[in-house]
Formats: sequence, structure tokens, C-alpha cells
Amino acid sequence: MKVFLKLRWFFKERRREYFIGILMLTLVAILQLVPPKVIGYTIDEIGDGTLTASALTKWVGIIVASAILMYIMRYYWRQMIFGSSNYLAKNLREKLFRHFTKMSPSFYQKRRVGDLMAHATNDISAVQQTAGGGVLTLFDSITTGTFVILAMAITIDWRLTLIALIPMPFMALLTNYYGKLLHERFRHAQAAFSDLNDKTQESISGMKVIKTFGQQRDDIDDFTHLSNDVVDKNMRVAKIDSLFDPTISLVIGVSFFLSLGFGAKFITEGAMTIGDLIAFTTYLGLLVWPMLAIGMLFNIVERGSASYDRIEQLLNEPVEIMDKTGAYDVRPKGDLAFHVDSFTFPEDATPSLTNVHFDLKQGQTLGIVGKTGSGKTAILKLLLREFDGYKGNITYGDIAIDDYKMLALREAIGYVPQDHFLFSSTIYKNIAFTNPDAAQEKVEHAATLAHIHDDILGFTEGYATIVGERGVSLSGGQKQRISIARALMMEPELLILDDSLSAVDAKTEEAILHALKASRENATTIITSHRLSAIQHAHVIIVMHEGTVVEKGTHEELMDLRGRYYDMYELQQLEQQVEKGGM
Ligand SMILES: Nc1ncnc2c1ncn2[C@@H]1O[C@H](COP(=O)(O)OP(=O)(O)OP(=O)(O)O)[C@@H](O)[C@H]1O
Repeated sequence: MKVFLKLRWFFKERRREYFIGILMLTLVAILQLVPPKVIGYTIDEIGDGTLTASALTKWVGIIVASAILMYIMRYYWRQMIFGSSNYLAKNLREKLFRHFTKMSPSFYQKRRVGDLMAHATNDISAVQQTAGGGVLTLFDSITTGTFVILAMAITIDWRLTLIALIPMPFMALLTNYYGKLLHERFRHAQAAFSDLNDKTQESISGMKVIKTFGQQRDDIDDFTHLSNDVVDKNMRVAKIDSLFDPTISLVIGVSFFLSLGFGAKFITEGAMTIGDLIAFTTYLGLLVWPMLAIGMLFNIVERGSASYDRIEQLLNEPVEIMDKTGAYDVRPKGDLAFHVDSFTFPEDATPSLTNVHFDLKQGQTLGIVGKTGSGKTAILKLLLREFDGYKGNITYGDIAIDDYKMLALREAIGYVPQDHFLFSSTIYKNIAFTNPDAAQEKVEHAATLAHIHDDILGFTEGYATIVGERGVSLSGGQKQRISIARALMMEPELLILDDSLSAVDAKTEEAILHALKASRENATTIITSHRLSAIQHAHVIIVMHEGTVVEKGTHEELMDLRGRYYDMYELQQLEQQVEKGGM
């Protein structure tokens, strides 16, 4: 039941609706008491031979009036209570989504997409049920149960009422025990659903790869295994679930049995009339629902509580990278100084960067080269403040990057990542992502600089062409260039191309670099690349090796060194010549 306390912030928020709903529920619980009593009176009047036509009309009139009132009130409490529970779902969904947008990459590294989606769907729906069905069953069982028992004790016979209630404590004990079992089993069932969700999401996203490698059979086996696990765990929940109804029916059955036996005895002793006993057993019938409601209540509440715990746990995960108090809300500008003595990724044992130092004047271009895994992207991740916790300092315009507001910093940096992501939307919207109201000419200008404008015009619907999820209908090079156009739309102070020209040919690469140089004279650029032609004209080039800078200088200076850069350059020249020769 603690979940109701945990949700009190929400009940407070919608107190008006819940107050009206619960008031209506209570009135219905009272009105329900009328018909059995009226039936009891009518039967006694028939027995005594005193029932007249006008008395019968009166009794029927009372029953009809209470039925109409109950109809109206039942309609309203449903609206108030179940309607409000939708707002809890909405609220939690938005909270989760906002939380997701604040989390840093390391969170997404730890958490799986399917699991996060399960939280945002299945778990929220279980909590929503608590605020709807849970509140209903709680108040309905309390009000109906109390009023029915009071009516039985006060208006009929308190001794018979006590006798009829003898089996109830057993039911309370048993349902409490079932509730505890259910909580644990439901938690496992939800976790299994998260795994299945994750598998489904990953398999659908990776279907092309799965098929290419002919792994469908294995994938189906994996899926079946997880699906069976979900069924097994839900069957374990269902086993407990199924115990509630028979237990309650058994307890009520024993109550009926005791009432009839002792009721008959009281009638023969003259302490009760037959009408009283009929009214009593009808009341006992009315107790079935509150008892069932208690069973349902445990069920709903235990599920809701397990799910709320899961959601809370997720929401309580700290946001790792936050704005400092009083952080500058200005777009960074100026020279860049990167001085990192060492940096280790959160889950790693050894540093990925050691002694990486470079300075870049505003308007200059930095080229970063190095073998795969040498730390090129790690440098960019620190610049983007995707990770904190490095030893050293990184300043932009003489201010440490963590002294800027995160949003201000990110707005100044146009980052084109290695793994491009295009939204399932039009090309126009993908390019104008950071500025959806941008004029067509601006979008076209960015596309022209990124050398993708002509390609777009070649598509049947031009800029209005929809690109599928992750842009499946485009070539790798086209996706790269759309991503570059998207970054250029921000008119960034710092443009970062993280191996973003790898899928275009040398001529297109040269054209793009030329266009960037001409249009971004005063803005800074960082390019990482495996192909040296992309960084050859940079003002500064650093050569990375095993997380550290091993060479630094201009192309000419590095060639004169005759070190790693020189070797790489010679090798690439040779490869080019072989390619040309081959052609
Ligand atoms: N998020 C992360 N968590 C833990 N380790 C990471 C993470 N990202 C990268 N690394 C590790 O840091 C090292 C440097 O990786 P980085 O991505 O910077 O290499 P890179 O030079 O950009 O390689 P590539 O040319 O293949 O992109 C690698 O050993 C990699 O395994």
C-alpha cells in the first residue's frame, strides 16, 4: 500500500477529481444498502399479509430511484478516477522522457533501449492502474464493506454479523501473503519483458545484418528463448493471481453457510424474521464485491508498486553532466586550448588519453590522425562535454568549457559524428533540424556547401523526400553529407568532422573542404580522418598513437620529421598510385 503514499504528490495535484470520485463512490456504497432492506420489508409484509398496492408502489419507486442515482454516480466516479489516472501516465511519461534527454552517453551505454522503452510503456501502465483501479478497489472495498457490515449489524442482527465475519481474518492473512509473492514475481516478469523488448528492438534494427550473415535461425531461437521466459515468469504471476478469487469465494461461501445455519436458529427462536434473513444474505452477497476488490487491490497495488520502484530507480539515476551554478549562458567563441593530462572512460581501467595538449586559434583548422582506437574520438567527446572527469583543463575563449551552460556550449559546436543518424522525416527537416523554421535558401545553402544539393534535386521529391529510419534509402556518402549540412545550419563557431568524409570520393572531399574553407573563414574546424588528404591543409595536425600525441605540426613539418605521419602519407600515396595503375 506504500505506493499510494509515494503517489500522494499526484493525488494532491488532482485532489478535486479524486475528492468528487471518492464522494460518489461512498454515496453509491450507501445507496446500495437500500434495495436489500426494501426487499426484506416487502417479504415480511407479504408474510404478514399487510402488503398493499400503494406500499408496493412505494417500495418499487424507492428501488428505481436509488438505481437511477447509482447509475449517474457510477458514471461520474469512473470519469473522475479512471480519467485522472491518464494524467499520471502522461506526467510520468514526460518526466522519464525529460530525464532521458538530460542523460549523458555513459547512461545509454549502460542501459538498453528496449529496457528504457519497457519502463516508458508497461511500467507506466501498471502505475496508471494503481491510480485508477487501485484507488477504486481501495475505497470501494472500504466504503461498501463498512456500510454493508454496519447495515447488517445495526439494522438486522449484530450477533449474526459477527458470526458471518469469522472467516474474514483468514482471508486478510492469505491475500496479504499472496500480495508479497506477487510483488516479487511481477518484478521478475517486468524485467523479462524488458529483455524481450530489447531483443525485439535490436533484432529489428539489425535485421539487415542478421540476414546478411544468415543468422535468422539463431535469432529466432534467441527470441523464442526470451519469449518463453516472459511467458514462464508471467505464468508464475498468474498462478498467484488465480489464488485470489477461489480464496475469496471459499471464505464468502463459509460465511453464507454460517449465516444460514445460525439465521435459521435465530428465526426459530423468534429473534429474527424471514425477511431479515433474506435481507442479511442479500447484504452478504453485496460483501462479495468488496472482498474481491480487496484481492484485486493487492494485485493491482503490488504490480503498480513494483513498476513504480523501477521507474523511480531510473529517475533517480543522477544526471552526470550538469550545468554549474552561475555557468555562463553565452555562446563560446575564440581560441581553443586543450590540455588533458589523462582521461579514463567511466567503465574502463586504463586511460584512453594521456598528455594530449594542443592550442587552436579562432579560425584555424586542426587535423587529428591516427590508427583506429588511438583516441581521436575521445578528444572530441571531451570537447563536447559528453564526459567530465579528466585531469587537465579545456578552455574555449579563455573560459573552461564546464563553466559554460551545456546548451550554450553545444550550440556553438556543429558536430558531425562517425555514425550518422537521420530521422524518419524529410531531407529538409533533417538538415534544418536545429532550426526548423529556417528559410529554404538557407537549407539549400548548407546543402550546397556540403555538396549534397545536386543529389537532393535528383530525388523524386527533392528536399521533401522522406528518408526512412536511419536513412536507409541513401548511400553512406549521401548520409554523411546531409549530416554535414545539418551541422552547418547551426553556423557553428567550431565545426567538428569526425571521420565524416570517409564515404565520399577524393574529389568530393576536396570540393567540400574547399567550400568550408571559403565560407567559414573566421570559424574553427577540427577534422579527424584516416585519409590524410582531408587534413593536409590544416594549420595544426596532431598524430595520435595509443591515446597520446606522438607528433604535432603542419603537413610540411611532419613530413620533414619522417616519422609516423610521413610513413602514413607515403603509404597512402602508394595506395593511390596502385589504384590509379589498376584503373
Ligand atoms: N564510451 C567509451 N567507454 C569506454 N571506452 C571507450 C569509449 N569510447 C572509446 N573508448 C575506448 O577509448 C579508446 C579510444 O577510442 P576512440 O573512439 O577515441 O578511437 P578513435 O581514434 O576515434 O578510433 P576510430 O578511428 O576507429 O574512430 C579505445 O580503446 C576505445 O575502446
